[in-house]
Amino acid sequence: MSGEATADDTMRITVENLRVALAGRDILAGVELIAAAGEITGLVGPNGSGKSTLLRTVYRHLKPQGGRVLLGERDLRSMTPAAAARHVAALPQERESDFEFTVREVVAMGRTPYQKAFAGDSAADRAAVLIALVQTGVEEHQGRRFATLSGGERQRVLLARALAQEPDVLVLDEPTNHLDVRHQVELLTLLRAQDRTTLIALHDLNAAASVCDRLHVLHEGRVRASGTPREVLTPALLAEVFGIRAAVLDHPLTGDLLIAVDHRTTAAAEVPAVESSGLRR
Ligand SMILES: Nc1ncnc2c1ncn2[C@@H]1O[C@H](COP(=O)(O)OP(=O)(O)OP(=O)(O)O)[C@@H](O)[C@H]1O
Repeated sequence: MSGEATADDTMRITVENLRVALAGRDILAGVELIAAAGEITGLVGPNGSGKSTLLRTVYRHLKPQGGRVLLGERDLRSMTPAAAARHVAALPQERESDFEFTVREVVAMGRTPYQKAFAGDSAADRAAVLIALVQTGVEEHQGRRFATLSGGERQRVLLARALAQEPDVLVLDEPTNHLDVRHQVELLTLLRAQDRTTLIALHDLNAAASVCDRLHVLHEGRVRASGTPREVLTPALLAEVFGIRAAVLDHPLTGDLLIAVDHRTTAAAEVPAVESSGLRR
């Protein structure tokens, strides 16, 4: 074997013993996971379990107090920002994009890691931007100001920017937020069709079960379970981690795992409820 890295090496993300503290409190502790090359790896977990914190550490917005994030064999923090951005693109939950820019300009920002200062757009840049605009279905909006778009349209533009970056690894924090059901399905279909390593946080467990090759369940800053959706999303785990009652079925159309949540009773509510506060209807 030569010492040269294979494509798979540069497409795999390994999170090693990660510890992140914010405001003096450990938010993540001892987190270990792998996002394998070309697979879709999902993060699920209740509010505040640390999903965004983990993703922000992977795309280098946060510096860990301990542990490492490796791209292949290389610590991502040892790379320059531009070099890291040529490999890893993010769709963050919070959007800091400048609302004064047009859609096309926002998407074109994805090309910055490839451009020399003052060099302007190359033909490759223009092609990548156009492909991303078309893939995400926002081509028709390209002349509009980002600020004038709906929440769902903005979300798709930010995905287009990440795709225009032509990364090996896509890091997506709740990318289906604000999207209507059809656009959710289209986005997940687009992700499946990409030959990229994808690390994605999702609240919708059925979407996660359908699109993810592997899932990691975060609970209170630790990985509580890892495996295929079928291995991980059991009624017992859903009760323990999410506090919900759910039946786990096979989807009649796709054969995917289908989680039928009891929207009337939480798992905790099965034990005797706290005494009435005396409030009357
Ligand atoms: N800048 C910060 N300073 C202090 N605490 C923070 C900061 N950012 C996040 N936290 C805390 O870290 C914990 C994990 O937050 P995080 O956003 O990673 O969770 P999450 O799993 O993505 O949640 P959600 O599902 O609600 O998006 C929460 O308790 C949150 O309040």
